[in-house]
Amino acid sequence: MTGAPILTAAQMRAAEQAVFASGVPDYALMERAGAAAAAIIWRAGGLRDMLVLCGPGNNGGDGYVIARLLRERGVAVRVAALGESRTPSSQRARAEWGGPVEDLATAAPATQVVDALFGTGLSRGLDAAVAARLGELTQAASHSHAIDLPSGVETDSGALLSAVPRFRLCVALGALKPAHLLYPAAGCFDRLIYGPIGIAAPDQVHRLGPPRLMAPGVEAHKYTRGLVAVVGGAMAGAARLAAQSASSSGAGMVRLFAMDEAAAGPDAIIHQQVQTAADVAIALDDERIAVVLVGPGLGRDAAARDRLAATVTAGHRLVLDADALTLLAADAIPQGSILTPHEGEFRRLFGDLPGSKIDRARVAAAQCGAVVIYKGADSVIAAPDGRVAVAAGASTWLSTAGTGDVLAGLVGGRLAVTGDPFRAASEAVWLHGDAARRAGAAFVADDLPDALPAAIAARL
Ligand SMILES: NC(=O)C1=CN([C@@H]2O[C@H](COP(=O)(O)OP(=O)(O)OC[C@H]3O[C@@H](n4cnc5c(N)ncnc54)[C@H](O)[C@@H]3O)[C@@H](O)[C@H]2O)[C@@H](O)CC1
Ligand SMILES: [K+]
Repeated sequence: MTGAPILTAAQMRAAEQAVFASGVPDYALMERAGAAAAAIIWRAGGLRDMLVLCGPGNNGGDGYVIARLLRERGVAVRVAALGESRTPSSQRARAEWGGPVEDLATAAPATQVVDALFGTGLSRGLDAAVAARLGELTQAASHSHAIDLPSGVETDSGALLSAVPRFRLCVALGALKPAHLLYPAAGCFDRLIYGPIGIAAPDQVHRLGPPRLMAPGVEAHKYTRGLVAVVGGAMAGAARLAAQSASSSGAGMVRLFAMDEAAAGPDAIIHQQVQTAADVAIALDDERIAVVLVGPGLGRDAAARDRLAATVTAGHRLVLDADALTLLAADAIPQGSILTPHEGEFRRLFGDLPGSKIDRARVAAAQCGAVVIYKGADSVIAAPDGRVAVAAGASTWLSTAGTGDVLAGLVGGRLAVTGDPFRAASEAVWLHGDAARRAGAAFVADDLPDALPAAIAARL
């Protein structure tokens, strides 16, 4: 489940310092980085003629190493620089290149362009003329490669500090950075390839990787596999969708406590009509219940508030979604819950927290003692103990009504199966993304539960 580690610019510098402290000379690390990137670019672009754009820092240094190594492979390489090289390693890399260095302002385009202007050291947006040149030369190339990061993106937040063109490929050196996964920066390249350079990286924050799931054991029965209760409300469809998703998530049983009469749907879901808060309390007075999901279709009126209060009071493990996130205050969230807020719900619950989406999710999780799935094209899953998983590249077709209800049901189901909120949240986000990929294009939320068994089977 743990994917590649994600390091901030400061953590990256610390990891590099640790390598230097172990006896590796500065320039040797730059050679490693340049060699890793050159090998990746070679596979992508082969012998096509190339222009390498080199900035003043170590990102530019990587560029000179790449230029030299690909020239050795027979590529017709030209180099254009933005000023002098300012670090000892990049000065040495430029000297080892030894070939002509053109001016970035006047260099002619090539079939391949390598952006080695700025990486993790970017401190402000590119000057307008430089950003425009980068844009022109990138658009003119059929093969465009960004070294470490596209120049102009802020490493830790994924914000664009100046106009950034779209690259075919981004080579992440040593570790992923937040900007590789967080939007808008994550939208500045088609493909991301990780180039290891032999640094030791902490993996408290990592890219969401494929989970390892388990088939039920021989002694399993419906209650040991987890009973999920879904408390519905005024909008019947949302809770039904969540219940349907929970029932295809691997859980043993799903009970839907809804205000409407039983509607057509999978007969495996036990449907019980529940009207008042007192009815909810009675329905949830069942110690076989592993997890209660509340929020999808709950409503926001006084009756909904009462149903929610009765649900919280019942004392089961909670998954809180949608209207529950609008009705509850952050300090009323029971510890050990899982929350699934989108941007608006997150801001309402936690206010305008500073930092990146990763930082905000982490602070929120620590504040309320719950696992937070901060949804979006770049969903961030944060645990109260500081662990974070960032899910990259979800299908954009997920931006349709009801997919949040499906995710909530899936989170409830996985929590009932595993009993571990961070693990359950991570598994659910992965399976949701994979179900969407399997559903293809222009699907509706109702299609996703049908795709879940195959997504689960692929991870056993
Ligand atoms: N330390 C090393 O030897 C290694 C460094 N690596 C590379 O080095 C990069 C980081 O290098 P640096 O820390 O030198 O940083 P950068 O090369 O990203 O840029 C820093 C330089 O650019 C200047 N600068 C920042 N923003 C600017 C702007 N908008 N306009 C004009 N100048 C600006 C800074 O004052 C500084 O001189 C990584 O992204 C990676 O590509 C990695 O290859 C690993 C090895
Ligand atoms: K770059």
